Amino acid sequence: MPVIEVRNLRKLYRAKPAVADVSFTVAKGEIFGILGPNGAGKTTTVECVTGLRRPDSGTVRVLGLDPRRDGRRLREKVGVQLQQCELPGRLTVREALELYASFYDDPADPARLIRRWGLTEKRDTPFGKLSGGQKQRLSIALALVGGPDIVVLDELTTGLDPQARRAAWKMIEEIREDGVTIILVTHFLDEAERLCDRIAVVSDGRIAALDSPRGLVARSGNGMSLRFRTPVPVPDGLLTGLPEVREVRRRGDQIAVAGGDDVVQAVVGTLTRHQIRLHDLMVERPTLEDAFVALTGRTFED
Ligand SMILES: Nc1ncnc2c1ncn2[C@@H]1O[C@H](COP(=O)(O)OP(=O)(O)OP(=O)(O)O)[C@@H](O)[C@H]1O
Repeated sequence: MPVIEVRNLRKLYRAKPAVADVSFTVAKGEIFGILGPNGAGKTTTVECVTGLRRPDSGTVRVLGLDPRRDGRRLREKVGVQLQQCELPGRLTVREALELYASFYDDPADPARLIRRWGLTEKRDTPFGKLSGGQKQRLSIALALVGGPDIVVLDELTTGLDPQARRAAWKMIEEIREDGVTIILVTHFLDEAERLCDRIAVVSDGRIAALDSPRGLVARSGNGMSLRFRTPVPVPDGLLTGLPEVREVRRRGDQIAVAGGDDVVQAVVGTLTRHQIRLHDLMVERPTLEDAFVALTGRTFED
C-alpha cells in the first residue's frame, strides 16, 4: 500500500497554476524524487503533501490521512526539511533540537541526533555561526527529531560545495536504511539519478514522466551510441544495414554510431566478423539530462 497518494493535485497562485495536474504514489521505504527546473512546481507540490498549503483541487493522502484535516497527527509522522532552513541566529544547535523535540509526544533523543549527524563539537554554537554544511546537517536532524515515517527534503544540497553534497547524499542513504520513506525535491540531475528509486520529472506544473532513473533514460528512446576508429575503411552499408543502428556519422577517421540498446553488440559483432578491428572504442549511454530534454522538449535551464 502506498504511504503517499496524490491525485490530480492543482494549486493556483493568483489564477496562475503553479501545479496544474500532478498525480503520483510513493511506496514505503522509497526514495522518491521530484525533479524539475526552478519554478516547475516542486515546492508547491510538497507543501500540499505536508499540509502547509491547501490544494485548489485534487486529493492528497499521507499514511491514509488528509494533510489538511489531520495535520496534527501527520506532524508526528512526517519530518520536513524545507528549502532555506532559517532559525534565530542565537539559538544553539542543542537548544534548537531540544525545542523541536518538545513539540512531539515521543521524540528522538536530541543528544543522539547531535552525535549521529556529526554536530557534537558544534552543539553549543549558535545557528548564525554554523557553516552551510553544518546548517544542512542540523536541518536534517530537526526533520528527524520527531522519529518520522516519512521525511521531505527540499533542495537539501543547494548551495553546498561538492564535498558537502556528497556527504549529504550519504546521509540521505543512511536515513533510508532506517526504513524512513524519503521525498527528495531537487533540481540536480546527478543527485536524482544517484539516490532515487523513482523520479517524477516535473515541468510546468505537470509530471512529464515518472519512472526509475534507468527507466526514464530508456523511455526517452535515446538508446546507446559508440565511437571508434578502424585501421581499414568500413564499407558503406555494412553498419547502416543493421537493424540496431539508427545513424552512422563519420568525422575524419572516427566513426560514430547511434542506435538502440543493442547497438554496441551488433556493431562490434559485425566488424569482428569482417575482421575489422576497433580502436579507441568509447561507449556512451544517454544521461538523465538527455532524457529530460527528450521527455519535456525543453532544456533543463529553461
Ligand atoms: N506564494 C506564492 N505566490 C505566488 N506565486 C508563487 C508562490 N510560490 C510559488 N509561486 C510561483 O509558482 C510557481 C511554482 O513555484 P514552486 O516554488 O512550487 O516551484 P519549484 O519547482 O519548487 O521551484 P524552485 O526550485 O525555484 O523553488 C512559480 O512560477 C512561482 O513563481
